[in-house]
Amino acid sequence: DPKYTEEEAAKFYDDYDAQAALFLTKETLALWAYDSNITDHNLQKKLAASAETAKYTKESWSKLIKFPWKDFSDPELKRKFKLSSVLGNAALSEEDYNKLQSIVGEMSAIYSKAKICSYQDKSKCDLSLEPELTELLMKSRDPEELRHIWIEWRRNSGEKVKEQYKEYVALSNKAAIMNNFDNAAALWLNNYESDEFRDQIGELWHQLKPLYQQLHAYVRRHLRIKYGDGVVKAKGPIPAHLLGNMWAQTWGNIADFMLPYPERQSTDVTPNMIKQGYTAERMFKLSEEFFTSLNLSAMPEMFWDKSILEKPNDGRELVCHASAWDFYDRKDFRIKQCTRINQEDLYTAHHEMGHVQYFLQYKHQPIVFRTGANDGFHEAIGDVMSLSVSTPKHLRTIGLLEEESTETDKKASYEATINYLFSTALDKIAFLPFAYELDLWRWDVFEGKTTPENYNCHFWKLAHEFQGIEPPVDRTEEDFDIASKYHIVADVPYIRYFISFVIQFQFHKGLCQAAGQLENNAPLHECDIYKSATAGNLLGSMLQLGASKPWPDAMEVVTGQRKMDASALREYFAPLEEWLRAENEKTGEFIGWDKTDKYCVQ
Ligand SMILES: C=C(C[SeH])C(=O)N1CCC[C@H]1C(=O)O
Ligand SMILES: [Zn+2]
Repeated sequence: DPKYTEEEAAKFYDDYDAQAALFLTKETLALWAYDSNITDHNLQKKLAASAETAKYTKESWSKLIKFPWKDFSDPELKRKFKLSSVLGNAALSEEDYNKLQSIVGEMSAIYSKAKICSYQDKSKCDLSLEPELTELLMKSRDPEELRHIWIEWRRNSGEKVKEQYKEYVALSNKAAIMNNFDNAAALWLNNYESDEFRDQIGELWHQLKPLYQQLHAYVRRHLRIKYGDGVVKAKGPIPAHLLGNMWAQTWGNIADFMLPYPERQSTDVTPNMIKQGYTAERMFKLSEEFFTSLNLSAMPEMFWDKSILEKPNDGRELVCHASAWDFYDRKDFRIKQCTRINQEDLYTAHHEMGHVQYFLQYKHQPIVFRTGANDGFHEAIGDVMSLSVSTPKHLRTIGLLEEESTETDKKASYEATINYLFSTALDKIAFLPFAYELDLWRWDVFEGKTTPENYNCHFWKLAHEFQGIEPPVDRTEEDFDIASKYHIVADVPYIRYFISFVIQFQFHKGLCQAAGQLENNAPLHECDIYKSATAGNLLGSMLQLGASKPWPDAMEVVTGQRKMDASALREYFAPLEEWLRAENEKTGEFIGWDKTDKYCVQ
């Protein structure tokens, strides 16, 4: 081949990047059209657009890899070629690629369209996951109703996609091998650019498990008090349907009957949101104002015109799972969320706005760098904002929580703090084993350690080992419970959320320091970076990098650290951890869980 100069390589790459953007815009618009209106017609158009992009990407890739990019001296040009040298699923033949895309599209459609019959009224069979089943799991305290919903949702979602899932695994592995990886697990983990990454995740879980076990023991005690020994065993795993969430992944919705200090004011802002006539748009405007208070970007006008912030009531079927969208034209950015007026959705709105803020901050980058420093970064940004917004002090500032005279009374203030940390731990700590086990299962499946004959029982083995939960009824291999979760059917990796829930506390601590919120030993859990342009500018300088630098360089900008580290999370929850240990000691609670008496029949 002719000896290419780096200048020629740079020119070639810029032309490729500009052309790739046009294909990506077209594909993303077709994907949006399908996800916001699930019809066969829109599926065919999505598949056609994806095929075109894949074809162009593959053609360009075969030219890109001919450049001697490993010898380039310009680090940024070298990184552009390095990241672009991994083709991903587009490496498949057109036929296989189209097959994989249509399997994922159909599994997502089955999931998004699934409906079940009401527990009370067997003739009412139009209950969707959002909002009906989500709200029932949030509010119902009837274990039989919860059990019905738990079983019926799985029968109408996961169980229906088991055949397609096997083919999804085979095609995903075929693509990975064509990218010179051993299997899809290795391709997915390539995003983190570190061979020891899985070990680092395991070490983080090892550090955090004791705190999880303390929380688990306390929650199990109060579930046993509420539902009786017949439903919740003193030393057993917790029945999964009682935890306020369809997948038992966050437990914040059952805080109300187990607060450490019940006589203290609840920090659930849902009643005040409803009383003050909050709308979905106002929730997103509130989040936007938090970002602009940090001297970060407001949403472009087009965002408000084109986003879908409430479930349409025109009878169409759509993917309600919340998502943020970058259309790669540096102008069009959207959120699609079937928002309900409650606290959980207020923080989800902040989560999604964090994605859009990242899009806005790195929009000047070439396509290949318009993504998170690693996938965990993208999931963390919005949650970092919520760590400030959810403080009782901030909620009072924005009028979502009544003033309280705890400032003067030290005891009352301590009790209010423990309640706040407890509610936050029900979302942040309870989530960790769930987020870990989802990709532990998929890595085992991609690596062939778990075969279709024990897909379901392997999942329940992991859920028992890591979450200390059990199904409300015996399971079999006819069931396919893990696929009752969006990310499994939608081909979205999940370890990114485990990473996010650890690093978001590192980012929070770095920004709090920058905002001067940690002077005189002020506790991390009271920090609110609101209106700190210093903190915002620091965060912005990390976000603007996108993926143009390896993620340790990006992390170092905000935290001064180059590794994931659970210390900030432990520091944040330290007062609660101490309280839980003392409380479980006092009540003689058994820490951990013994085997389940629910069978998973192979
Ligand atoms: C809100 C989103 C869209 Se990226 C989401 O999927 N999340 C946010 C936190 C965990 C995970 C989930 O819902 O399972
Ligand atoms: Zn997200």
